[in-house]
Amino acid sequence: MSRMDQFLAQLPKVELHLHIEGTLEPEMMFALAERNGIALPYRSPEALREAYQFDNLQSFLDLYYQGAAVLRTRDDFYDLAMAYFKRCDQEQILHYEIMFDPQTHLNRGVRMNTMMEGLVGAQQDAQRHYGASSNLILSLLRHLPEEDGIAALEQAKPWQHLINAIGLDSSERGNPPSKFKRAFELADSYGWHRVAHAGEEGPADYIWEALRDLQVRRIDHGVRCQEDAQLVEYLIHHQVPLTVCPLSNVRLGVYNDLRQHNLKQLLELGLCVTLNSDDPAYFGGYLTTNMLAVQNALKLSETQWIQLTTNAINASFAPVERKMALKQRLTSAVVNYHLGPTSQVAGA
Ligand code: HPA
Ligand SMILES: [Zn+2]
Repeated sequence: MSRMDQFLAQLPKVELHLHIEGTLEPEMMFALAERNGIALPYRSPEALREAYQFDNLQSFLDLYYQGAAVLRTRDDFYDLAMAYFKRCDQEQILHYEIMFDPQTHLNRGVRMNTMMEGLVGAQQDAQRHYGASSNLILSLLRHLPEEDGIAALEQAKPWQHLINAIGLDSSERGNPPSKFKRAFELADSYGWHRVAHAGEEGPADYIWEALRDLQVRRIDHGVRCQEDAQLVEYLIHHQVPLTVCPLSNVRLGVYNDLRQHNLKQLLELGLCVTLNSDDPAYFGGYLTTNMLAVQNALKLSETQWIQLTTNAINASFAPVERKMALKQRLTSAVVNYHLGPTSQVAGA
């Protein structure tokens, strides 16, 4: 490991764009399929992993929704989330905001209570065991009608205090943000924040729409913003956070190669860029792996890495005291790293 890689491994981290269904590793998919008596159309976890060759977003989504069908019980959701939280502890990810897609599960007979009990139970245990903080983002599937999304929101009403934000994901092209104006207004009445995927495969116009019609606080992905100079100006001026997911973009063909990715450019233009893993079980790695791959391809400075993490802390929906504590953890970790192992500053 190079010195820079060691620096990245030990750096305190925050993750803001993570689909919990996208952390379902093939081994766990097989274990849950067996536990629930479900047959999978693959011989082994290895055979499944070999099928993860995607041409675009839709070819990924087809496998991703198929895989999520093994999730049935409270314990399935708990075990899924807990495996990711444990991983976060190993990677110094101290705060995470995880999306889940209730419609994927409701539409095959899994109840909202089942999902929520599993996810919230795991969040509470992660806080207790690891001292980590987390938020839940209920994400609507944009390929389905708005009414279906509104029905899911109505089922989530009893849980509204344990959910932090509404999101929007799935097939972007042909499903513009404006389709979900009423659903986002309902989420607003629950007191939730608003985020949406936009400008991943879809055009820069969808980013404008998400800002204007859905009043989002963050844009998930957003890398296609550079197709509109005025939009870039707006994003810089208002410091709208972008949750960028480099390995996801390469795996889904948004960029052919990580060296062509615009993450560093966007950062240097002054946008509030954050780095995230999206669906790590499908795209070749968790947050640290994304960071190491970006470092290898784009060579960021230590200051730029600290900026990315600071951006993520600022862009998070954590309470202000937690944000201050996270910034302190970041500062002490950087200082300690430079002082070396013999003279540690307290709090790191
Ligand atoms: O990157 C994504 N884009 C859209 N929908 C998704 N659902 C999981 N990951 C994604
Ligand atoms: Zn995503």
